[in-house]
Amino acid sequence: SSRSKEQRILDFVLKHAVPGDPTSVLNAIDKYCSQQEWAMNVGDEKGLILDRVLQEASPSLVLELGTYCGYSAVRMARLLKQGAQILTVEFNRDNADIARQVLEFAGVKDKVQILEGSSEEVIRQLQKKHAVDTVDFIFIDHWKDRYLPDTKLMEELGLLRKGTVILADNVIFPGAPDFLQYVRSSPKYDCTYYPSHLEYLDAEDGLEKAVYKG
Ligand SMILES: CCCNc1ncnc2c1ncn2[C@@H]1O[C@H](/C=C/CNC(=O)c2cc(-c3ccc(F)cc3)cc(O)c2O)[C@@H](O)[C@H]1O
Ligand SMILES: [Mg+2]
Repeated sequence: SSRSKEQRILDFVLKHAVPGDPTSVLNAIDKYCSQQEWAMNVGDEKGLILDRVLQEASPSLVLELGTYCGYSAVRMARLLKQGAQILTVEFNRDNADIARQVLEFAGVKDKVQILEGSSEEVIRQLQKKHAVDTVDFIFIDHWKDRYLPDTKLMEELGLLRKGTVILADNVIFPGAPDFLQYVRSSPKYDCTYYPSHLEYLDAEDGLEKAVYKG
């Protein structure tokens, strides 16, 4: 059977990156996706913004919605402080399998747990099944029409605490207009927009940071 684009990305990482070196894995994926086949990784330009916002938050527990091939999970895991953890949610089995191999090759698998399932299901299970109290940092990068319902669900379940940082990819392209309108108009969030460009292209895109005020 023919290999998928995601399997070709993994093949390129296994061939061109250095085992145990997360930066070399990021560079390999960025090289492949900018020169051979475009893919929806957050990429190096928006990735630098993610790096800075994550380091400033210095989280103990990170939740990611939409693992895809694991690029942003590797990106965040390489910057975590000792003992911190990432829970990343992915409902496509094939993508989860690719991400597992990417994370293992990068040497960060002990910092990252891939939770297979839909974000709504997994979010509802975090407190009871995964012993989560509140989350410190959330990177949202899954289907764009799910940003708002999942954010509201996390509010309702008490998963956000004063100072929890939500960072959302693609708020311009493809866009998450209802999410943007909600967090920017809600008294519960302090919002900052970080202008950038769509991964590997010149189109405008950006990240929105929404800090929960408790
Ligand atoms: C029930 C659905 C919502 N819940 C979910 N729960 C768990 N995993 C979910 C998920 N939704 C999506 N996923 C997974 O996240 C990934 C999907 C991400 C969606 N991202 C995009 O559509 C996207 C799309 C673009 C894009 C930009 C320009 C363009 F021309 C075409 C596409 C750029 C990006 O940076 C993107 O992030 C997949 O691995 C999918 O299986
Ligand atoms: Mg994205």
